[in-house]
Amino acid sequence: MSDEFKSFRCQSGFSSPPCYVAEVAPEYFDPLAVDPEQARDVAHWRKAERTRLRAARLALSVGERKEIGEALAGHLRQVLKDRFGGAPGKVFSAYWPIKGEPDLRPLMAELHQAGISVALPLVETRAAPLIFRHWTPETRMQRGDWNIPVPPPDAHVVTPDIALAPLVGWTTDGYRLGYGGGYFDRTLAALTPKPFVIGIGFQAAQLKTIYPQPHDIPLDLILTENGVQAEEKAI
Ligand SMILES: Nc1nc2c(c(=O)[nH]1)N(C=O)[C@@H](CNc1ccc(C(=O)N[C@@H](CCC(=O)O)C(=O)O)cc1)CN2
Ligand SMILES: Nc1ncnc2c1ncn2[C@@H]1O[C@H](COP(=O)(O)OP(=O)(O)OP(=O)(O)O)[C@@H](O)[C@H]1O
Repeated sequence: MSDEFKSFRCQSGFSSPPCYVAEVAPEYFDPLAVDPEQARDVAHWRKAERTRLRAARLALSVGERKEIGEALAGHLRQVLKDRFGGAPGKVFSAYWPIKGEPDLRPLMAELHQAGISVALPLVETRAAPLIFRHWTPETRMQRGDWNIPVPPPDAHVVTPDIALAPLVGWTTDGYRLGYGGGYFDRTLAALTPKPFVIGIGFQAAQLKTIYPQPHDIPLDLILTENGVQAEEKAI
């Protein structure tokens, strides 16, 4: 670890619990509450890590990625069974895979068949919380923001009970590194009640820390191809 980050960790007292200020009052989110120099260093470090981790997962073969996707689907099926009784009638938000993310679309179809209401996230307004629209295997997808396929505008807007968050990187204390738009954090800060959020990532994308910032909200559970890697103590 660089000296820069050692001193950052000392100054910010990382043994203290994560700060939930953005979750409590998103309208009072104040980026200036963080030392701007430290915030800039962290943003810089995160950018480099995103580049490294995205390149690493794109280097996996199609076969390896398929195997990992199937293992993740198995773990997720088990989590839904153990913690939500299979989740019938629940709204479950998944994601449409992009940029080498694990492909859980076969599981989405299976959950739909099992009576779970499947939804997908979309960026309707830049720098605002995500919205979620209902998806079925018959949904004709359109290109949304960032070219991500999304359900059309006539698909119902729903509020997820359980939401998947694809991970670029992750830590065993449940923190997520995403693509850098801050969308999931904004969404979780705005949603009440907060859905049960399950991070989905590659084992190899584990990080020691993401240098949590006031806006970072830890996830409830993190799954990789090796199974559960992090879970909220309170569950
Ligand atoms: N498959 C999938 N769908 C998803 C997500 C995801 O992570 N995976 N999202 C999860 O949130 C939302 C989209 N997230 C986005 C995150 C960043 C940017 C974006 O514009 N990125 C800029 C950099 C932004 C910055 O650094 O300030 C870019 O890369 O050019 C767009 C969408 C909703 N749908
Ligand atoms: N609750 C919030 N309110 C306002 N801005 C926020 C909030 N959460 C995050 N942001 C902004 O988003 C920026 C990017 O956040 P971060 O580095 O955590 O992205 P990420 O979680 O990797 O991205 P994504 O969730 O889109 O995949 C932050 O620098 C911050 O300015």
